[in-house]
Amino acid sequence: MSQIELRNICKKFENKRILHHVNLLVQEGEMISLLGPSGCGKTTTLKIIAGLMEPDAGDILFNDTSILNIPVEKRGAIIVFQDYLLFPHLTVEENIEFGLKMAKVKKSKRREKVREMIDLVQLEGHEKKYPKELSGGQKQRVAIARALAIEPKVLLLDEPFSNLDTRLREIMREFICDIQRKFKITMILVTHDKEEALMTSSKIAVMLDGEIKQFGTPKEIYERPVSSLVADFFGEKNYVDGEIKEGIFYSIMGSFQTGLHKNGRVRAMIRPEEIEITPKGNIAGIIKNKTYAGEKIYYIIDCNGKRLKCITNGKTFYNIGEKINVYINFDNIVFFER
Ligand SMILES: Nc1ncnc2c1ncn2[C@@H]1O[C@H](COP(=O)(O)OP(=O)(O)OP(=O)(O)O)[C@@H](O)[C@H]1O
Repeated sequence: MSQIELRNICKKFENKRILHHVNLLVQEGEMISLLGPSGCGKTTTLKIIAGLMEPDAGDILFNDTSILNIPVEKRGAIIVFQDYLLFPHLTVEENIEFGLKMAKVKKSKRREKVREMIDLVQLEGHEKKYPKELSGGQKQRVAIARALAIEPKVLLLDEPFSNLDTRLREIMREFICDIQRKFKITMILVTHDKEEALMTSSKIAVMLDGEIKQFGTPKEIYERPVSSLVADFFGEKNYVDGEIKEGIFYSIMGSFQTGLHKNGRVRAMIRPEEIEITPKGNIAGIIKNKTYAGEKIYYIIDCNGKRLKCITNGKTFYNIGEKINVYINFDNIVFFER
């Protein structure tokens, strides 16, 4: 297993900047997510780590040793792609055996390893089938078995769950986390699904527009995003501009004690679920819109001219036009400097 370090990786395609000074440190045996919207450079980063693409600048180190000049087959980093890329003319066991054959592993050893992998990914009885005879989840397990068979130092998963339905996604997500824990393999999971990243990884690197904007634990990223760009990636937010003077936040909605000791112009980030409709609220408002979604209700509330999105559990109903009070605990609110 390897620690992976990316140092100032840059990449351009046709003069368009794709990766811009990407720095990342993944500890040995850790599973992290590279999270970002489509086209932000995630797959390019994986390909550069695996050696399928050259960076224009920067370095990649496995256990403190540069691997830039090490050819793909010797790096020990394997990518499992979104569409699995199984060989259609090979059976399940031949697909799994493929890398071992390439590495000239002896036949008896290959057989043993294939058996072990089939057991691991629970594909007993499917050994002689061809990829077209398998379900999406089974194909994915073959792809993972094929990758693990050659005992890579680093496993790179590119949107591994995106072709699976919701139920299978959950099963495969757990399966991959189990494998990661069992083999303590260093893994990078590329995803654009924030929940997937929050649920599976010890750390998340949020990539936007070819740059890593924040790298931290799921809790840090969710609760303390470094910018509104990162915060927006984790769902809808309310932003309220104002100023903090001696701990008090002054805004269009009123003035509120914050417990902060800085002064200056700020932008408060208020999550819809942090707004509570209650008679004991500290801000008066009027319900402007309401969307019923079963166990949740989404409201738009006007508070002194500022419209706030609010999510409640579906237990209490308010009508459009109704005057209410909302409570926001400004001690727990994230403030960005402006
Ligand atoms: N070989 C290439 N030649 C030219 N442009 C490329 C090449 N590979 C990728 N790109 C461009 O680089 C950008 C980043 O692509 P990349 O596949 O890394 O994004 P991504 O974050 O993985 O996106 P997705 O989630 O949609 O797979 C895109 O604009 C893409 O069109």
